[in-house]
Amino acid sequence: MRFDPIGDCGAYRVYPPVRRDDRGSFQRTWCAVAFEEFGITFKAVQGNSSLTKFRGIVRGMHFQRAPREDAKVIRCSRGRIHDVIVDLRADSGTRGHVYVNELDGDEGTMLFVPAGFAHGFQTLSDNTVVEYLMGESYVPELYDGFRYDDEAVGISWPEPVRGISENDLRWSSLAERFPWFRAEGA
Ligand SMILES: Cc1cn([C@H]2C[C@H](O)[C@@H](COP(=O)(O)OP(=O)(O)O[C@H]3O[C@@H](C)C(=O)[C@@H](O)[C@H]3O)O2)c(=O)[nH]c1=O
Repeated sequence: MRFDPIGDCGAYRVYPPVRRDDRGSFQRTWCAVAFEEFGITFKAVQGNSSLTKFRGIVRGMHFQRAPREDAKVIRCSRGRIHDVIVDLRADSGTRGHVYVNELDGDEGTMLFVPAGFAHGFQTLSDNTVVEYLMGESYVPELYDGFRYDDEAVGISWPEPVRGISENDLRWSSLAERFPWFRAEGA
């Protein structure tokens, strides 16, 4: 497994080797030893999967609040996504920074995202499946987010936003909860 740093924020693009033969392919999608040897401490406690039926849909931006911030390993297993993470850690040298990555189900590239980031994505294909390993259990009372078009962050999405959930339209402004965001912007 190869780990390429995403900036210097502690997130990585992870490339599990794909073994191909006449039948198709084989890929390891999680390897505790490889992560440990590389120096990433991550213990998966939950696995999630979502199917998004249409291209252009946005899910996010989501995070879980303290004291149960969640690290994630994210993989697109069918279709393609434009993935966005935002560093929300107040004490981070890269706080407020936005990082984008394209993930393609044919390549199987994954992302490791440390605790304290917000995450969202836009689908670039119909019938897209995204799978996550989560470092924290889901705690509904701490589940939080901000709008995909929050002006304090200024995320630019590659395609017109064709759909988004009612919940994702209801998030309050990020700067209300993270005052340093208002001052610094993204
Ligand atoms: C995240 C989550 C949701 N749910 C429930 C809540 C709701 O009824 C239903 C769908 O939830 P959502 O609309 O939040 O699903 P979704 O928008 O796909 O949420 C996901 O978005 C991406 C961007 C992430 O980073 C993920 O961690 C997760 O937050 O599933 C769980 O039961 N367990 C969970 O762990």
